[in-house]
Amino acid sequence: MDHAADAHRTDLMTITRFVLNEQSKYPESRGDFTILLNHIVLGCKFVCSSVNKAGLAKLIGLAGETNVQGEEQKKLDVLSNEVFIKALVSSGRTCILVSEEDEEAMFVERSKRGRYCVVFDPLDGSSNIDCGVSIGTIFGIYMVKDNHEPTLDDVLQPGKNLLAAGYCMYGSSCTLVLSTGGGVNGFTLDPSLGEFILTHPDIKIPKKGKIYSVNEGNAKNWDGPTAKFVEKCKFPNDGSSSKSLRYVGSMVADVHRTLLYGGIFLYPADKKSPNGKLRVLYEIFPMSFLMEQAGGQAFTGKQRALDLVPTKIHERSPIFLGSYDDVEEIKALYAAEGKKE
Ligand SMILES: O=P(O)(O)OC[C@H]1O[C@](O)(COP(=O)(O)O)[C@@H](O)[C@@H]1O
Ligand SMILES: [Mg+2]
Ligand SMILES: [Mg+2]
Repeated sequence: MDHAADAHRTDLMTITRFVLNEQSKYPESRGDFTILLNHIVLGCKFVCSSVNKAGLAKLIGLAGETNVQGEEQKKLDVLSNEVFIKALVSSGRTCILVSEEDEEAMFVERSKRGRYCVVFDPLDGSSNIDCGVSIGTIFGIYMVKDNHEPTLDDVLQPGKNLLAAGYCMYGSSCTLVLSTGGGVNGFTLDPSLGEFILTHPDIKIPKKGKIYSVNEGNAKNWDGPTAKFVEKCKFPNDGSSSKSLRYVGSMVADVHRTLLYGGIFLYPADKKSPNGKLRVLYEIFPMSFLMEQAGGQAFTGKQRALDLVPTKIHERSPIFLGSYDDVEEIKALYAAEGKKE
């Protein structure tokens, strides 16, 4: 019997112990990051439980309407935003919060303030809520380095400065994928224990994949390199097999599949939306950070996604992310287009 393998199989690693282990690598750390992460995990558990009950909640009152007890039912994206704001502020470790749901950044009041800035999309894939398809939460964490009064510049930082990033997918299981800069790890919620357990240690994305993921309904408005790339996915001219198309329409689900199975996810620019659709701070940066940490790449059509410096909190950008070789291909097509101009 292989005792080492057996020990590994039976070693139940909870997300709390995992983060504590990570933190112990930094002797100067005071446990602040672990506390912040615990509050994010709490927010994910809360939203997961609300998502699971969403269909049933409709029996007693539609979202946004009044239920039989005369209570207002909150829409899931509004509720998720409130849950995360509460969880993050009550951690006592945050100073600036940027949420997809709020027009302005929120500066935490001085008495509850810490050193971390959290950017987040509390409920991603909201068009999929009503049909029970996987949705999620995306987050990224920056740190205010000096003890200065926090300003918007503390969050308008390139993605490469992120300290940590992750997402939680509310799907057939509840899965939290996290990187603190030393690789990517996935944890699955055991609902009976209420604990996230390490189930996907050290995730590495395959170097090349067999799947492409894009909203092809926008094809008539794509630019040359995107159109050529997708055409090549379907009709390869180098002897390779054609790729399969998979598109959920929830970034979290599409990126999760890409991370585990390989391939490419793209939300490109088009004539109608020259900056694409997805938001830099709380959609593109966290997912690009995870992709690079897993050995993949993330590209905007012009540059490495994590080098972008956002000038406003809800800025958008085109994005191509996934397996290293697949992203190399789209980079080559944009480079060739650049030479023609
Ligand atoms: O419906 P489209 O245009 O394909 O857009 C899908 C994209 O929009 C999003 O739903 C936007 O996220 P929100 O639901 O947080 O607004 C992404 O999750 C997804 O990748
Ligand atoms: Mg989103
Ligand atoms: Mg959202």
